[in-house]
Amino acid sequence: MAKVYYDKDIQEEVLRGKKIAVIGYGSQGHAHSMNLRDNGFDVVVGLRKGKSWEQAEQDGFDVKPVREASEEADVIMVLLPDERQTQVYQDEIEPALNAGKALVFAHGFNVHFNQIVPPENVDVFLVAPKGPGHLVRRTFTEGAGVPALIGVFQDVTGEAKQLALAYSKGIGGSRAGVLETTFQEETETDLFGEQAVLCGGLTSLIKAGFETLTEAGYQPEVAYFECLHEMKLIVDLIYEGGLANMRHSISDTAQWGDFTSGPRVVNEETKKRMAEILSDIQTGKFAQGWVLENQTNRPQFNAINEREKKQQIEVVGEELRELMPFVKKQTKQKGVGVHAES
Ligand SMILES: NC(=O)C1=CN([C@@H]2O[C@H](COP(=O)(O)OP(=O)(O)OC[C@H]3O[C@@H](n4cnc5c(N)ncnc54)[C@H](OP(=O)(O)O)[C@@H]3O)[C@@H](O)[C@H]2O)C=CC1
Ligand SMILES: CC[C@](O)(C(C)=O)C(=O)O
Ligand SMILES: [Mg+2]
Ligand SMILES: [Mg+2]
Repeated sequence: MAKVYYDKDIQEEVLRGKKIAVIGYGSQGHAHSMNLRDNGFDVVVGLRKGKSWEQAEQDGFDVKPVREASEEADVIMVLLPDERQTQVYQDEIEPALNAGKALVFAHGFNVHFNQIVPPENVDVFLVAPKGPGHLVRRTFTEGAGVPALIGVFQDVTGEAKQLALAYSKGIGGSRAGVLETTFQEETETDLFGEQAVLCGGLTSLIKAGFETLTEAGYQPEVAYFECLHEMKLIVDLIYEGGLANMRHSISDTAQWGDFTSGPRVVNEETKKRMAEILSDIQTGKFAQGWVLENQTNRPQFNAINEREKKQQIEVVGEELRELMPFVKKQTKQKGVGVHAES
């Protein structure tokens, strides 16, 4: 089994006394800043003037323009949206990269696909939480954590790996487990996971189930409970004890249907499509398309996003969740309030 690092395996002293600039205060940014501060680390938040700036100040942080924060920091964690990183890096971070500093990412996209080429005299590593930023914060406040991957791209100080481990402990990652990887492995597996399984695969599965039921004349509310709401309850059981734990809790009728019908939906054909998706990621085709989409102001992204918000499953879900006060919307849309504490 691969080496998994936990709190007890990590000496965080290597990061103590160093100033950490967290650049960006969105999903990951607010979580890293707050968790590191709660663990006694010295954090400055780097931003442009705007909503996040106001929020970070309201949360009690020392907030500075990206260039200034980067200049005064020893460790610079880049938590801007991937598609914005290259420009901000070139204009404001790179000029502040004195020899011996550490440049850190939570996802390897820009370094792996050569959008950002760091100078040779700085440490470059990643600390990539395997979960959404809001959960990085929420689980931390509950005494738990989200697992993380670390990877060293460049080690000029001889301390890069120790710094990565210390940072991962600072954000609560090593409460759950930290694995060592490379920028290539993190980038390719993360993109594959979010596209084929966690986000793309899951939303497509939920929508296809909901549409199959409503198109056959069943009530949308019933279809919503069946295909979306119950998904979390089922996944919680899998999360807690694997597939067998979920199968232990469901009826034998459901388990028989699981065994016999599941592979009719997700099968060898699906795996072929998954392999194509993985290949597009590995060859850089996906990355090229995403970079181009952003260079042309996201015509497809915006059109699909608007269409998706109007889907019946979203409309009926909003109504039903209003009637379930225990289903709290803890992670608001990006922008103001994005950092609501749970
Ligand atoms: N979201 C997640 O849970 C995960 C993300 N990651 C990685 O973490 C990194 C950050 O992603 P994520 O947290 O989703 O990002 P967000 O989209 O949530 O970050 C937005 C933040 O960046 C700021 N920002 C945007 N443009 C600029 C700019 N030009 N100058 C200064 N600040 C700017 C925004 O400020 P403003 O309010 O001014 O717009 C806001 O604070 C990415 O590399 C991503 O792949 C890794 C694991 C999971
Ligand atoms: C699953 C999506 C993710 O990779 C994540 C939260 O881990 C992301 O890029 O946001
Ligand atoms: Mg991910
Ligand atoms: Mg990702």
